[in-house]
Amino acid sequence: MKGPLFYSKILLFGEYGIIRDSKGLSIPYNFYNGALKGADVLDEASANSNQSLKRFVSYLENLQEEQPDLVTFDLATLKKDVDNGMYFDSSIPQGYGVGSSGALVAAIYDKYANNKITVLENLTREKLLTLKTIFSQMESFFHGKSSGLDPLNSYLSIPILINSKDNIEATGIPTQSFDGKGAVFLLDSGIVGETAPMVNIFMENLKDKGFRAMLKNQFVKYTDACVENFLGGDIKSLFSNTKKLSKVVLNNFKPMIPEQFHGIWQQGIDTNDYYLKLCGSGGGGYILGFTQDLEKAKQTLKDYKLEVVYQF
Ligand SMILES: Nc1ncnc2c1ncn2[C@@H]1O[C@H](COP(=O)(O)OP(=O)(O)OP(=O)(O)O)[C@@H](O)[C@H]1O
Ligand SMILES: C[C@@](O)(CCO)CC(=O)[O-]
Repeated sequence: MKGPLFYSKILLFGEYGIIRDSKGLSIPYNFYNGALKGADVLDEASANSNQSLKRFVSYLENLQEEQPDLVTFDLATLKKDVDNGMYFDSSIPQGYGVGSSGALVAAIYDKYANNKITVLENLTREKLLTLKTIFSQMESFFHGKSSGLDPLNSYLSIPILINSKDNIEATGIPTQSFDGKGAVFLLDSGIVGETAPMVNIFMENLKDKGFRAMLKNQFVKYTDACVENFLGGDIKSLFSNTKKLSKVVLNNFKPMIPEQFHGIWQQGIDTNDYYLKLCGSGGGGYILGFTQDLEKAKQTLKDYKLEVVYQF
């Protein structure tokens, strides 16, 4: 047996801000994917995945007992499949900010949830919020508090615009221009990050009045502007605001940027060859880059692995 594919995602803008009601924009990233698969004999990676699924099943059992009105699953079949060696066969790197646990949650919901909301029906704002709430509860198993956005993105396979916490919508993004020079790229930090400790640092920082003011007057302001510029196709303003965002992040989110990247982060701002920002919670995994001249950025960053995810 092999189930349908579920894709990774990229939160282009909105990391941390969406916890404080900024806008956010999340797009599917089809380069990586995963699917539930059955096997009689498991190699080490699939055996690990199978063990992880076993623990997840116990969690879902609890969840369903505690919140039967939220979601229920065909637990008998799910348990039988996991006992028979089912695992999540996935190329999505873990702890890289591209939603490996989100894709897994989406795949389990798709296959085992009772009365599920399907992608084929008319997805009203209400249904989207219900799905997000279910996914948030399911994904919390993997990294503490989850907004549910990653699984939602993976499940629907369409860009999602977050206007505020309770106001999300499916959206379209401007079509890519493959002969353009501008690009959004991922830069591999080579370090595995962890979401929960980074979010804890952020929550701790929020106790500081100065940090809250910076967040509101700069970080959220530039994040919101970037989302609007990106969706509106205003590339000139987009780069201007991404530069401001890049600076604010370097000055105020240092723990989320691995130390050895502080130098090239600043270099991008100084040369205007590219601007770096966090990809998800940071602390390792991928770093997101924006450039108006991909060849130039590649040249300056020749010691690093870049993956292009969108072209202007
Ligand atoms: N193929 C898989 N099989 C089983 N469990 C998996 C698989 N892929 C991911 N997971 C689970 O998801 C966890 C990683 O989720 P985590 O939320 O920490 O990172 P992420 O989803 O890759 O990144 P982010 O949430 O920042 O986008 C793993 O520790 C594991 O429990
Ligand atoms: C850091 C964060 O804002 C995004 C992580 O992808 C956490 C969240 O909103 O779930």
